[in-house]
Amino acid sequence: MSEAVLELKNASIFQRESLILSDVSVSIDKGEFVYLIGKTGTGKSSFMKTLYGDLPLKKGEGHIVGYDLPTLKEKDIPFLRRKLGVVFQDFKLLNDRTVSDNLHFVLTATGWTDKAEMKSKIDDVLDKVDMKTKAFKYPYQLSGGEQQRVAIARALLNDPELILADEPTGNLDPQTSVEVMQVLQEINKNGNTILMATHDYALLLKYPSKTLKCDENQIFEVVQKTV
Ligand SMILES: Nc1ncnc2c1ncn2[C@@H]1O[C@H](COP(=O)(O)OP(=O)(O)OP(=O)(O)O)[C@@H](O)[C@H]1O
Repeated sequence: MSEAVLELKNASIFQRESLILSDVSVSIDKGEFVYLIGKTGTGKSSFMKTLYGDLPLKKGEGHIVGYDLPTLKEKDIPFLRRKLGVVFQDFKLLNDRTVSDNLHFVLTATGWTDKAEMKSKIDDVLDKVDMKTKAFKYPYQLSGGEQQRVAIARALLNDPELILADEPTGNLDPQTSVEVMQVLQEINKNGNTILMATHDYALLLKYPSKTLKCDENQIFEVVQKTV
């Protein structure tokens, strides 16, 4: 039995009326780490946005973590997003609250009520990204790499079936990118499935894995060269 957490068949990705990608047929199985590469403007973000319900899937088939994308309703989107962990290039942390309160905010917004369980979950995800000692800090008191690790912790809060990371190292220097990548690799080893859009070929070479490429309005799997 297939354990696909994501499967698209002959899907088209649109930005309003513009066709960005066509005939997209890809699948990602539970436990995989998959890169999405491609030059700027080839549609990586549009693809990601379609997966988390920010753009509608108007043509073709698509299933993600148990949701059918073509028939996805506005009211389903918050529930879909609970089963996905989304990580952005610009972290998107709330600057007026501490790391701990950023995470608490998401738990409250997604229906958690038990204070002890919330505290234990926050400790657990911060531990996974090695940020437990900085829970009391505000985002502006942290480096970019630390902020991204908090954003990854936030993505883990609801035990997502798939993590979508859109250029998570795009704002980080090479050394910090490697550190954030190590966190993502560790999370993947512990069972999380990850799709990561990136421009960073150095990371691909250092951590080879299944790679999808956007080019000329298509997405296809590429075989990585070993040299
Ligand atoms: N909100 C929008 N409305 C209309 N067209 C858009 C919109 N956002 C992006 N596009 C177009 O869609 C195409 C794909 O853009 P997209 O952002 O998905 O590419 P990308 O591969 O993620 O690029 P980058 O690596 O620069 O982030 C581009 O031609 C872009 O101009």
